[in-house]
Amino acid sequence: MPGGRYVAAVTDARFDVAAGECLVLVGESGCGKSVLASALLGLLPGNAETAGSAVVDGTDLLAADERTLARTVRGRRVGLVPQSPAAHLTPVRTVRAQLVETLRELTGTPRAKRREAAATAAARAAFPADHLDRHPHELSGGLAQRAATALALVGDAPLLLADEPTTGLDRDLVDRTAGELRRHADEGHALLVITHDLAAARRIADRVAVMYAGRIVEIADAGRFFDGPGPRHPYARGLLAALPEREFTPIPGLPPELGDLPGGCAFAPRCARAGTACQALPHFADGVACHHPHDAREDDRA
Ligand SMILES: Nc1ncnc2c1ncn2[C@@H]1O[C@H](COP(=O)(O)OP(=O)(O)OP(=O)(O)O)[C@@H](O)[C@H]1O
Ligand code: NI
Repeated sequence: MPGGRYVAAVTDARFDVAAGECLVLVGESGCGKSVLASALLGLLPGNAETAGSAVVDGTDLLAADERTLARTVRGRRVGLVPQSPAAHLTPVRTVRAQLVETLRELTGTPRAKRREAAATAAARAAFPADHLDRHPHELSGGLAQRAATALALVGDAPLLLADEPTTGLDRDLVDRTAGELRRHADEGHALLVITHDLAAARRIADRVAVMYAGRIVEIADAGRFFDGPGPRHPYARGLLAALPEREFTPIPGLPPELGDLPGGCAFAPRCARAGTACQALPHFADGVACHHPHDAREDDRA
């Protein structure tokens, strides 16, 4: 950070995603979701530090050098639908040209078949065929999003990271994109989806990971999270209770600055259940990092 400030944007993130499974990562803006995705692809700025390991198909993404990442990881082992697609598209080339180029780089599609394959890839992401010859600046945000999704699907990578893949889309397209991502998982790919949209999360998730202030505070089975007894972490319960179709009650207060975290549980200042135990950092155990999680069987919704 400028001025030598140090921010721990993501700490102790531990999770796995199996082939054929969709893990959805949720949490308020600024909690570290995109930093986590960028770290997996070696896309953090040069002054960022990472520690630990992230293994896909036997390659540790955090230990890999730039050459390995560029040649064997990005697009091939890990596909990315970036949060700001416009910034990741090449401005001077049409969507079709970028799809054809990516097909050439990542697949064995023979030259004569690439045009057709580009159209197929576009259709999978609901990108309209009559816009294929446009340049990125001629696309709306939603279309740029779909172009980026089409590009991310081309390499058929075993792990797909989708960072806010439905932002800027109207409800119809949200449903369509969610359906396509779910199908991608059902075909045997591992899928990590980052989203604010809990309704979309409910449609596609097998499991839900909840992030708060740079830490994963709960990982739960999606059925239990959305429809069963509900999440166990008070923050996760608060996220659900804030939904218009539920209590529509926002969580009081604001998330902390990551550069200025309180000691102990970072959620304690906003938590109705907080007590003296919360002055110590809760360890992640049995799917939750909280000193007084809701019981899985308890049905009070406080
Ligand atoms: N390039 C950067 N330089 C310095 N700090 C950064 C940088 N990128 C992110 N951060 C810090 O990391 C934190 C997490 O950012 P991140 O983009 O991962 O949040 P997010 O959870 O993806 O939010 P959103 O939902 O708004 O996309 C930010 O609050 C900021 O403090
Ligand atoms: Ni983000």
